[in-house]
Amino acid sequence: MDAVGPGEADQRVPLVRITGLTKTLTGQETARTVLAGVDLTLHRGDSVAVLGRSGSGKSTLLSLIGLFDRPDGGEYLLDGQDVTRVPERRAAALRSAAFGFVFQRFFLLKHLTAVQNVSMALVNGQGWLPRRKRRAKAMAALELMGIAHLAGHRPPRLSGGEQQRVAIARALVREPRVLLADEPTGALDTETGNLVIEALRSATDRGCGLILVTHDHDHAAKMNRVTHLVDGVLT
Ligand SMILES: Nc1ncnc2c1ncn2[C@@H]1O[C@H](COP(=O)(O)OP(=O)(O)OP(=O)(O)O)[C@@H](O)[C@H]1O
Repeated sequence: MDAVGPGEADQRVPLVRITGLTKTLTGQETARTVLAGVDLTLHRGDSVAVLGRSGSGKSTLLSLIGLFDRPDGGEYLLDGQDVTRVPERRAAALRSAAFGFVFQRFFLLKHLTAVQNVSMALVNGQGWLPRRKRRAKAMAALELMGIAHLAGHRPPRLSGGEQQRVAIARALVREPRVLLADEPTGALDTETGNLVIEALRSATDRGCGLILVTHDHDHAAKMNRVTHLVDGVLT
């Protein structure tokens, strides 16, 4: 297999290296070139904020980085591997092995406890893990998010910020190389949002790369780098 596990990774190779990425969206009345030559490099432990007005293409960019879609042009290297035109089967495997996703909505299963929601992410992963091991990993991820004491609570009993931290723990439990967060604080008040940003940032201490799409300039400023998506280009 050509998959590169975190242990074998060459530390000097960027996690993400994108050059001249272009994407024109069709399907609506008029086709729209949303990305017109995006360059972005993300290293291990690095964090980048992407700011941009509504409709500027931030989500489109994340969907290309997360391999939900492919670009029309340019080049995308993931951990040194060319994934620009990767077939869907391989893309699906990489999505679950290499990426963690966090969205504005938490998408937690409300009849499961916090720790069960996080453990679920390990059920369909590569390699089978016994239940006890899954639970231990899930507890460690909740601990990292500072909410291990809420492990037995179901989402309806948790605040928005706590639910989002469960969702981040769920994204982290598979030890992704890159965490992609699309407006993760969009549904939260400022103070709770700050806690969530801090939790996301702490994930980079362990070598994970983080790309944060946000409208909040204060949250963006907490990342190592702040970029702006304007006229299809990242500056
Ligand atoms: N199928 C399509 N055909 C043509 N244009 C599209 C299509 N899908 C989306 N678009 C347009 O592409 C642009 C980029 O959308 P995208 O969701 O990536 O922006 P965004 O920066 O994430 O916006 P927001 O901050 O509001 O979430 C938008 O103007 C959208 O209307």
